[in-house]
Amino acid sequence: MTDATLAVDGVSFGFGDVSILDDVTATLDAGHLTALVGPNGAGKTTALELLAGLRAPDAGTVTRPDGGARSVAYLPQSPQFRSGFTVRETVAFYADLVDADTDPAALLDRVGLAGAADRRVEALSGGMTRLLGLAQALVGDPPVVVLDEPTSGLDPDVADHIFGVASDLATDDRLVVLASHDLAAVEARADRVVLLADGALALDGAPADLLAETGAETLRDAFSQTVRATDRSSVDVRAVRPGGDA
Ligand SMILES: Nc1ncnc2c1ncn2[C@@H]1O[C@H](COP(=O)(O)OP(=O)(O)OP(=O)(O)O)[C@@H](O)[C@H]1O
Repeated sequence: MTDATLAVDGVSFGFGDVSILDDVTATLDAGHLTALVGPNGAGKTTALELLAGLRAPDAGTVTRPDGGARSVAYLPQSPQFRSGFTVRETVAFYADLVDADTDPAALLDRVGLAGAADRRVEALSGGMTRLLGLAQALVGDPPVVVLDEPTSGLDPDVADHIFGVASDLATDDRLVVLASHDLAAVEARADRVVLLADGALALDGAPADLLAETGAETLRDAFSQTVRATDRSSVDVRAVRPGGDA
């Protein structure tokens, strides 16, 4: 596998008149877990789809590494699996499609799902479904792994486990980028945080560096103060906060 680098150069994208990314340039490197954060509707899912090649930019380029059988794995927010199959059969099915050398048992072990290998997919909990999605995403050993809100709706322990797996996956020859609203987990686990607001990267750096840059005590606080200062399109949460000004 080659060194993984995912480069975005002058990328713009919009839905009709709504600009999602406006001339964004960034490079993501192997060995890093990058978390894409931002207000609802900022365009995190859209940005991940652009990174994964599921959408084409209106302008600019996205350069992905050459990963042989599969260069980018993408896990959507709500992964769907064909009912009737077991967990092991599901991973084996994808392995047959993508990379016959993949050992389903080893992949399930890697994400912590070995104990559920014989369970049918329709009997999985929400957390197990995400882990199966993660195992499926790793078939073919892709150098880029893109995860859209992999812990939304999960209990804190399962969420922490998934962040741990994602962090472990960001080895020397692989980069992992995920979208998340779980700012405590992001602050604890991510190597780099990118805050998308108003079509631009309003913050970009290691969690500790962003705290120093903003003067905030937590990433949560840095998020709020930056979004309030930069994002004109997000929900005005101050208007509905009890005791707020409005
Ligand atoms: N297919 C589409 N056609 C038109 N507009 C879209 C489409 N998909 C998304 N949008 C709009 O683009 C904006 C960005 O959506 P996106 O889902 O990327 O945001 P997000 O940051 O992932 O949001 P959330 O945090 O709520 O999941 C939103 O205003 C959304 O309504």
